[in-house]
Amino acid sequence: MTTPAESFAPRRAEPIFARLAIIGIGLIGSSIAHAAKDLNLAGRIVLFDRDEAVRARARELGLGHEIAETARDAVRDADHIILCVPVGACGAVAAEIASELKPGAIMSDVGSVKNAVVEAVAPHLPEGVHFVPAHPVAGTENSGPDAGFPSLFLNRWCILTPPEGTDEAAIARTRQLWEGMGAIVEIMTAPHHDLVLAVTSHLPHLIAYNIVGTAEDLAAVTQSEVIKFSAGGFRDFTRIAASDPTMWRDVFLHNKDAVLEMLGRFSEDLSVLTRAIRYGDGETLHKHFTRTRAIRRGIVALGQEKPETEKLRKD
Ligand SMILES: NC(=O)c1ccc[n+]([C@@H]2O[C@H](COP(=O)([O-])OP(=O)(O)OC[C@H]3O[C@@H](n4cnc5c(N)ncnc54)[C@H](O)[C@@H]3O)[C@@H](O)[C@H]2O)c1
Ligand SMILES: O=C(O)C(=O)C[C@]1(C(=O)O)C=C[C@@H](O)C=C1
Repeated sequence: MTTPAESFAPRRAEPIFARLAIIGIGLIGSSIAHAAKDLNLAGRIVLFDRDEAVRARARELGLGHEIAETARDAVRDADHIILCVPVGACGAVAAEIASELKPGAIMSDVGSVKNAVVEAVAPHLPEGVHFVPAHPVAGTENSGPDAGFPSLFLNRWCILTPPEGTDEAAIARTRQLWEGMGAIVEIMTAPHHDLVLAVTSHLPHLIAYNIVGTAEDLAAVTQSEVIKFSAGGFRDFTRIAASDPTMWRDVFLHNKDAVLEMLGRFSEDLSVLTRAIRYGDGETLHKHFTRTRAIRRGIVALGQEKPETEKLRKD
């Protein structure tokens, strides 16, 4: 059981959108469906997923008001459309649904990478359709329609990256939707988003995937003791490394330049620490660890270390 959204956010008397379409019913799509329905953010919520088993499960779970049989049926007459599919699938879905989008509709997405999504989606959008890309910086290592819960976005950032010249009213209504789900909205350009997220989200995932793989490769040497004694730091890495393979393959393929730039810097900094260990330079190590401890404490003081969402989920 998840905590109903009404326990942490007010239910609206009037919905923001008459018809909301969600394409892709995984962790993010189903979380939006839960929150938007509980809080009356949309009069009618229609969902679609290309996987028939996912559509069947979404019906069983009672997600939204309707599960459509095609993406085109789902978006017909929608005021707000959110693509909740892997980043690499956004362009193809946009091409598929474009002819059904009505003038004045707002097209959005939740992709973890923004520039590539803007470039893949924008060319397909008909005149009169507004484009307001979004990225809720909130998630878990789980995927699929059962993984969603309504408080996922509570007190978490949602970054909007509207292309220059985007209709201000469309941006304001998209902001309203995310704020309605409890998120804190920030606006920035897509390239800036990709650079920032490369270091705060994408690189940590790559490191986790790598360290867990290395430990597994060493399993023969350590007689599986890495797994047996994985109570602390390593266990945290295994959670991150359990994240969806398709989603993360697409993130790295579509934010290549920013990730490679950050990986280069990371390797240089790692060389400094490697050198300090090799030459017994305790001062360098101590100074570095003191600085990073202060960073963690700053994040905790700001209340941004996975706050209420985790607690609410366990209810
Ligand atoms: N998981 C996270 O932590 C997180 C957080 C923020 C944003 N995101 C972004 O949200 C998006 C969705 O991630 P998720 O975690 O919900 O993934 P998920 O794997 O839980 O769900 C994705 C769903 O999309 C469906 N799908 C794939 N291609 C499709 C297509 N062409 N048409 C229709 N449906 C299609 C899949 O069948 C699946 O059910 C990704 O772009 C990801 O980058 C994820
Ligand atoms: O908490 C987690 O499991 C996450 O990895 C969530 C996380 C993140 O890196 O913070 C992962 C990818 C998204 O694009 C946004 C959020």
